[in-house]
Amino acid sequence: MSTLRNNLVCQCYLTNNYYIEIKGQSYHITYLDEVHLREVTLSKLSLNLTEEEIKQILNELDTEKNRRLKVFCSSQERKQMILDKYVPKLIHVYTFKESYLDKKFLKLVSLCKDPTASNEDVFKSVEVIRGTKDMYRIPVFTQEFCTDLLNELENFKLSDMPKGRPNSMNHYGILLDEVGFYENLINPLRESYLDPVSSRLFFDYLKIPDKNSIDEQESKDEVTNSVKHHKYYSLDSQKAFIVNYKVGEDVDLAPHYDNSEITFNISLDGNVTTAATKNKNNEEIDIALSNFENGEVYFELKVGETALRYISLAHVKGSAIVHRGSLIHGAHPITRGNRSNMVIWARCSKIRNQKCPMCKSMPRLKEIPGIGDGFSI
Ligand SMILES: O=C(O)CCC(=O)C(=O)O
Ligand SMILES: [Fe+2]
Repeated sequence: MSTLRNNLVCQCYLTNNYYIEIKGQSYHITYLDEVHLREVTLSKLSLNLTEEEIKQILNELDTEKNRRLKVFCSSQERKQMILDKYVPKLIHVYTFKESYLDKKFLKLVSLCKDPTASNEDVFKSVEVIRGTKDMYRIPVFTQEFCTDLLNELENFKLSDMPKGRPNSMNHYGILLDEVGFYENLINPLRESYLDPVSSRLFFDYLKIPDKNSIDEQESKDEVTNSVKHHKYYSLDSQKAFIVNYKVGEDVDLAPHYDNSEITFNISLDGNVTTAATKNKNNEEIDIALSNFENGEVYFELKVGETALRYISLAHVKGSAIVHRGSLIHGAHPITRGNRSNMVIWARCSKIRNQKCPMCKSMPRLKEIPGIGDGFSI
């Protein structure tokens, strides 16, 4: 039986998916070396760049390459330092409790774990995003938990602790592993709640095919204990982080796909709260209270073979937009305020062992001194 190894990445990590902006346009490119950049990548883009502009691009790519080379060691060092020195303000948010979860979510989880419930029963009880077959909006956290978590994250941000970046497009997020959220919060949430729900909502994608040659014992091991009515590949690890957008800092996110099989993008401060107030005639009116304006997440969906369609979704506090990581998506700019989301890139080692989600090929595995990308051998 293969086991999850915490320290494996695909070698494409060092060469693929470099995010750069050239003349106001964003690109994800492969960076091997200067010659390849000049002769292959830039010549394909036909951008008519000056020598100075090319030097500037090379400089940015080398900085990012160096960050990637060092990132695993530095992440472990930061985690240790935070563990030793950081004083949390709200310690309870680090330990999972069911009371953090929205009652509707708890009901959904029970339904998903119920062997007598059909997949149709499950689909009837969730919001499927209009015009899609497998994108959902699901309430996950209570409003109180979101507020407490944001409060604690703000305390961390204001501290003098070292901070890593979730990825090269994002400068102000927080890596939840480094701050100590995995062991008692994110892991139990994924294992006992997100995994059984995904096994139903992404049934076709995660199910173990009948003709699969895996022997009986191995397939038993891959099924979580919680759902016994059908066999599926479980989500056995994650990369979880906070994204933050603010006018004057990062305001949007360029189109990309995730290094995940299934992504849970949970809003911690979306546009839902209303408050009663009085207008100038002393009449009670409801106003929407929101931390930010605009900033929807958008998705590029294929229609037929070639046509594309875009959908934009507003974030709702406590609710997750749940989607396949391979979908191209991004975030529209916010025009006022501040928005924070918890993003969980849930990973399924059995699926990614066959095809790395970043280079879309058989992974070329490499050991690293730190937390890897959810492969197993
Ligand atoms: O901000 C959002 O809603 C999207 C975040 C996202 O796609 C990501 O971090 O991978
Ligand atoms: Fe994403």
